[in-house]
Amino acid sequence: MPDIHARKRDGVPIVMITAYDATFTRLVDACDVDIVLVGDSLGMVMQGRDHTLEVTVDDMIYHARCVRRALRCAHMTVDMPFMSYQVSPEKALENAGRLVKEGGAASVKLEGGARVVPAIEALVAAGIPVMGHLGLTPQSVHAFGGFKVQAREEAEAQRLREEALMLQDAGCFSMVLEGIPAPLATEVSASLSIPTIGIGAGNGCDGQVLVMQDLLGLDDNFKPKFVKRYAELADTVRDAFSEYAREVRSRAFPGKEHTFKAKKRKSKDAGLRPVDEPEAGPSSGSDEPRRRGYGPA
Ligand SMILES: Nc1nc(=O)c2c([nH]1)NC[C@@H]1CN(c3ccc(C(=O)N[C@@H](CCC(=O)O)C(=O)O)cc3)CN21
Ligand SMILES: CC(C)C(=O)C(=O)O
Ligand SMILES: [Mg+2]
Repeated sequence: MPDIHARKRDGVPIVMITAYDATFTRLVDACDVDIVLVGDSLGMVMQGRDHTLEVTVDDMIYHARCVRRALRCAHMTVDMPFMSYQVSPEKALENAGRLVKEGGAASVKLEGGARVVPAIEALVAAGIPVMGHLGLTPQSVHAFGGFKVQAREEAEAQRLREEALMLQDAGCFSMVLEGIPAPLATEVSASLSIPTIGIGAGNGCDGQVLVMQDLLGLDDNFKPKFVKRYAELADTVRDAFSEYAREVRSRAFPGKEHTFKAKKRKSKDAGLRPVDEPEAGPSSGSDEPRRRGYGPA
């Protein structure tokens, strides 16, 4: 956490990426990313829901543990899911404690301004670092009437400026600014001593975050304005699956190099088949369907 603070002082933007499993976390962790966020966006990306509201603390712990096991360098922040911190500061502390103890979180993130200040204070008092989250807070999707850019009107922008200061005063070590006009995000970032991490909030934040599947281009149907695709993996993955299916159907896969041999036989019929002949199936490189058979060659 102190290192993350130092980034703002030194003017080095903070890099945050979401992750939900061990395989991708290993890849992220090898790439000098500062923070891995186990986001409640997993409700959409992993669970296929339309929003994040049904994600549970147990879901968050499950994915946090998957990520934790693969993580060596980066700081791991875990989202507090909807209704795990709204009821009371006591409930919030209990649930944040589970994310730390069972999930291995180094810090937790929760959405909202003034109304979550008591919860943030309880967590910070217990030694749990808290990241705030303002603007297009996805857990308020129904209140917003969709995932819509927030604080475009001056009254709302003023409210956000005030709430950013409240979160800082409550002890947040950083905060996400999501889906707000860039000039507002830049201004808020300059007004705070803690770093802001933007998503759809322009280039004036102290860091950026993207959902991993978005930046990898894994979902053709999700292309909001704020996402930049650094790869088009959906195409690559589909090509690989299709090629695999073709090769299975043509018996080109598995080839000789993917196939196990039996141990050398000592019995007198050992000579019936050369020992380097595959035990079963066709050899590689042939597109021709081959006759099945396990008998002597
Ligand atoms: N894959 C993924 N990426 C995310 O960034 C993300 C999730 N899932 N799930 C949780 C929330 C939901 N988020 C979203 C989802 C959609 C828009 C969207 O369609 N935005 C419109 C702006 C609409 C408007 O203000 O008129 C856009 O074009 O950016 C934005 C944020 C961000 N989070
Ligand atoms: C997009 C980030 C900020 C998030 O909260 C999530 O992935 O759940
Ligand atoms: Mg989230």
